[in-house]
Amino acid sequence: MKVNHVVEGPPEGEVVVLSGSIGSNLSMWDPQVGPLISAGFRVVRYDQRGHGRTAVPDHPATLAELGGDVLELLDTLGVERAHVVGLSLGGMTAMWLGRHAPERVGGLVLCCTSARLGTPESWRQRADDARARGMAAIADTSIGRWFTADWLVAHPDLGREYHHMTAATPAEGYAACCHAIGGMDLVPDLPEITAPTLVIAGADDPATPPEGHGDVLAKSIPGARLEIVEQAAHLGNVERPERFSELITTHLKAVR
Ligand SMILES: O=C(O)CCC(=O)CC(=O)O
Repeated sequence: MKVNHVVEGPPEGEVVVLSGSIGSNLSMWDPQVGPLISAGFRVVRYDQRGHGRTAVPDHPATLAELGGDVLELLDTLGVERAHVVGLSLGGMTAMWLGRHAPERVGGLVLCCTSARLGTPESWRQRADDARARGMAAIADTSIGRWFTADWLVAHPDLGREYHHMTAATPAEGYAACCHAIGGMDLVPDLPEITAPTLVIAGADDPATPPEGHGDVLAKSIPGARLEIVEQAAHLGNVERPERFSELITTHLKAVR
């Protein structure tokens, strides 16, 4: 799979891969690129398969395939080892990499994510909705999980931009990644992850709340630490950009 990506930052910097959520594209990481480059990192961000400018697969995706896309991208770029920062589906991809390709992973930052989310049936239903009702309807619902109501009132233009991001995602690409989440159970893998890991959860995240999601990761991954960010829903890196960037860069500077 040819993965659409952008590389920015000093060529000699340690590489940080940014992996995004379902219904997003690589621009969801705009707030973190400047701070990471200022901290000396080389930033690689990419579109998940079926999202943004990465092609829609002809079959339902698995987490192993999403992780494999990152490994292939690192091979293409000639990068042996990278830090991986992922949010939601991106965090799941990051955990898969930490478990199955530990030699390729430096530090991990797992944002607003989970080791087991919903049921296969609930994700099948979401995929069916995407196909039947269209992506604008999916965006109408997900925007209320991505951001708090107060933030949406204060940032109407950004709210529209992120709504458009999901609405513009191909329904089949979205459905393919619903299958990856529905088929995922990373719980048994967590104790096997050896990368130094920071878990960040949004206090107001209705999709992957700290309780039962971020706290499980932090308890089960050896040595992991949990930070809960106030006034942040699911796309906490956009709603609280300075705090997320500070936590991410501080962790990655400490482990490099
Ligand atoms: O964002 C993800 O990758 C999964 C969680 C989710 O579906 C949140 C949403 O878009 O409503």
